[in-house]
Amino acid sequence: MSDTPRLALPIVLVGPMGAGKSRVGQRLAASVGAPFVDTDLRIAERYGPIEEIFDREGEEYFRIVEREVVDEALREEAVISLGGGAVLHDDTRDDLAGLPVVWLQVSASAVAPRLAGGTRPLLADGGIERWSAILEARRPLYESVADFSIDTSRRSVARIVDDITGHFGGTR
Ligand SMILES: Nc1ncnc2c1ncn2[C@@H]1O[C@H](COP(=O)(O)OP(=O)(O)OP(=O)(O)O)[C@@H](O)[C@H]1O
Ligand SMILES: O=C(O)C1=C[C@@H](O)[C@@H](O)[C@H](O)C1
Ligand SMILES: [Mg+2]
Repeated sequence: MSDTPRLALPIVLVGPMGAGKSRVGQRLAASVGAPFVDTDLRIAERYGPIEEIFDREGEEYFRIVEREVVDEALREEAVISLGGGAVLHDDTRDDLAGLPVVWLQVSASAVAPRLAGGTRPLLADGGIERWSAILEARRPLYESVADFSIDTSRRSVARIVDDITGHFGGTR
């Protein structure tokens, strides 16, 4: 018998840009020996860089493509990090109602340095004020899908992974 944490899969990470969904998701998957799916990466592999999709086709088209990829990913036995705006889609929120969902939270002051130098299209014209406005608009959506939330502002990725396995997991 080992003490590898065990999780019911899929398990889904949601939250605003820079909350750590990709970093934490990758580490969580490695820690439980599960595949990792980052829906933003899957979109980029299939359709090209996200900022180019926004530039060429606009946000509405991006959300259609994102929904397709999210629909597919949520059927996989994996740790799944969703894009920050995936919860905008009604069908995605319906799907999440039956799954374990972790909401990674972060304060504006803690996220600001994490976002520096990024290419996130929705922050191209607004920086941290825009990030805060987007979060406030989406807060009720994150709240409605989440089973568990963690403030990542002053918490290491390793601690966050332990929080998640402690809350949802057993050991094997
Ligand atoms: N708990 C943490 N403490 C400090 N830095 C962190 C933490 N989690 C993530 N980071 C850093 O913050 C940045 C953003 O993290 P990450 O890309 O995982 O966010 P995200 O939620 O996936 O964002 P997006 O929605 O834009 O994809 C990265 O540089 C990452 O290394
Ligand atoms: O919050 C958002 O709407 C986004 C977050 C990123 O993960 C990407 O999915 C994209 O940049 C849009
Ligand atoms: Mg990410």
